[in-house]
Amino acid sequence: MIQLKHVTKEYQIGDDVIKALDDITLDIQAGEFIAIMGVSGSGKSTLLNILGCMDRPSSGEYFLDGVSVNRLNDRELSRIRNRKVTFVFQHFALMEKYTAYENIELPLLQRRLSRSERRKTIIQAASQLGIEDQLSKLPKQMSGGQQQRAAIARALASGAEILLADEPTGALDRKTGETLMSIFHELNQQGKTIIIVTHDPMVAQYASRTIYLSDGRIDQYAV
Ligand SMILES: Nc1ncnc2c1ncn2[C@@H]1O[C@H](COP(=O)(O)OP(=O)(O)OP(=O)(O)O)[C@@H](O)[C@H]1O
Repeated sequence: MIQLKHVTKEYQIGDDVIKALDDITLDIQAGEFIAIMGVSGSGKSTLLNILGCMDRPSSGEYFLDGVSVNRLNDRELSRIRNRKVTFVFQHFALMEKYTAYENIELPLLQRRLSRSERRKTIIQAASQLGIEDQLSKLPKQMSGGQQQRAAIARALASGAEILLADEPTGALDRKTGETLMSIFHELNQQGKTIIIVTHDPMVAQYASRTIYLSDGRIDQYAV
C-alpha cells in the first residue's frame, strides 16, 4: 500500500543543507498500526508529511497504492490527499465558526456528492464516534474530547484508508490519551491503516510495529 524507496528529504538553509530524511526504504501494508518514534529532530514529522502527500521527497520514490506520488502534479497530489490519506488533526483544528456537522462536511465538499449523500456520510462518521447528538454545536460548545472525536469523524468522512497523526496525545492527560488511543485501536480493527508520530511509549504499545528514526534514517538496532 505504502512503499518508500530510498527517500531523501533535504532542506537548504543559506549555504547549509539539512538532510531531514536520509535514504528511507519502507513498506507499510494495509491494516497496519505504525508508531514512528525517535528523538527531536530525527525526521519524524518530515516523514509523516511525505506520507501524507503534504510534501515531496528530494530524491527517491513514494508509491501509494502503486502510484508514484513524485510524478503527480499539485492538482493530482491534492486529489490523493484526503481521498487516500488524511491527517486526523491537521493543525489540531476544527474551524471555529463552523458547526461539527459543517466541519465534518469539509472534506466531502471537494467531491461530487449530493447534499443527501454528504449528510449520510457525516451522520455515519459521527455515529461511529458517538457524537451524532453534537452535530449542530460549534467547537467551543463541545468538550475537548468531543472536539477530538469530531476531528476524527472529519478524517473518517473523507473515506481515506490511511489516517495520520502527529503527536496526538502530546497535550492530553493520560486518561484522555488512552481514550483517544482506544478510538484509534477500534478504527484499526475496522480496517484503517494508522500511522502515528509519537514520543509517548503508551501510544507505541497500541502499535503493531514501531519505526525508530535516528538522524533521518531508520534505526535498525532500536528496540
Ligand atoms: N521546513 C524546514 N526547513 C528547514 N529545516 C527543516 C524544516 N523542517 C524540518 N527541518 C529540519 O529537519 C530535521 C527533521 O525535522 P522534523 O521536524 O522532521 O523532526 P522531528 O523528529 O519531527 O522533531 P520533533 O520531535 O522535535 O517534532 C530537523 O533538523 C529540522 O530542523
